[in-house]
Amino acid sequence: MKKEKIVIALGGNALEKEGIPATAESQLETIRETVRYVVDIIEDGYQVIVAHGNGPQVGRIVLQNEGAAHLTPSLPFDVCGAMSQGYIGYHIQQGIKNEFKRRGKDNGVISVVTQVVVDQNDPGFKNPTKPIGPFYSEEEARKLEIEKGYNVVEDAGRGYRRVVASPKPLQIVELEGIKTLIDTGLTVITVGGGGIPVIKRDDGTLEGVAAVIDKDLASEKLAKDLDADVLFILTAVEQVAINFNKPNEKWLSELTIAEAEKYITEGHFAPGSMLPKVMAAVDFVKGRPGKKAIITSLEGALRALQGETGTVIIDR
Ligand SMILES: Nc1ncnc2c1ncn2[C@@H]1O[C@H](COP(=O)(O)OP(=O)(O)O)[C@@H](O)[C@H]1O
Ligand SMILES: NC(=O)OP(=O)(O)O
Repeated sequence: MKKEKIVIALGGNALEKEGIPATAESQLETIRETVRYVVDIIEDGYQVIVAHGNGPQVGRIVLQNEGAAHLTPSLPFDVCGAMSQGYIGYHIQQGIKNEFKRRGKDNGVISVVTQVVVDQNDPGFKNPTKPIGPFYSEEEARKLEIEKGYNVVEDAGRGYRRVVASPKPLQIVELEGIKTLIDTGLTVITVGGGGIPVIKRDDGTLEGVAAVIDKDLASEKLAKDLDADVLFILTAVEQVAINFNKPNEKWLSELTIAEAEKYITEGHFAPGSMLPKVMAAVDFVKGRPGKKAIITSLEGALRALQGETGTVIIDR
């Protein structure tokens, strides 16, 4: 039987744990745990393609650059995005390789530096929404607004964060190469951090831009382009809820397109967290019977594939 093809979008908690200093070592430690779930899925017979976020990481790389500007020229934002994609991809590919080794296997895994085309007139450039880097107090945030011209917003009661433009992903530049690598049997890590955002000039050449693409939306684009069977969005919660964090909170095992669209209009999904996930899931399955999007936790991943947990979004 043909293996089901799954695009896994790894959320922030798969890369970093809250409350622990955000070092490279702690990221690698967290990823060591994360990849066990990913390898379980591969060993269960699925063909897996891995995508991941980069908000905290790219924000920190930008800060490191700014802090060293008196010693060496700062790198532009798109390069910082590429660096975040590179080092997170490196950690995930090393983690997967080591996990296979631990299980006595030698499966191949590869990260692809991936550019994603966006529209230079995307409204996202005028309305920054993607939180990056660390959390700040209100006082620190106001200072950064004045001194560095950052856009800062309050993030779900957890503090203030810098926000940057988050245009929609339109085209995955390295798609054909990614398909070739998948066909060889490698586990491919791609569109990390939503992909490095680039615009296409009139002559067809590409140019990096200062933005961070939402990784759930980029993963959805990838899943569609690869004709994947499942878009698998792994985050910190086992299911999607309506009335989230309210006394009448209700966890959902299944969401139809009509229900999802109704709940989106009613404001059940927080922008910048659950909303892009549900939107990506809806876009992936809409008008495509047989395709499935699943939103669940890392721990619930394998059980969700067996229909035992998670929120499944289908078009019926
Ligand atoms: N309606 C909802 N149902 C479930 N979780 C929600 C909902 N609205 C907001 N959330 C929050 O969204 C979080 C996932 O978003 P986020 O942390 O941005 O994801 P990521 O895993 O991509 O980093 C969940 O852990 C939960 O705290
Ligand atoms: N690029 C992106 O969506 O990153 P986060 O998931 O870390 O926000």
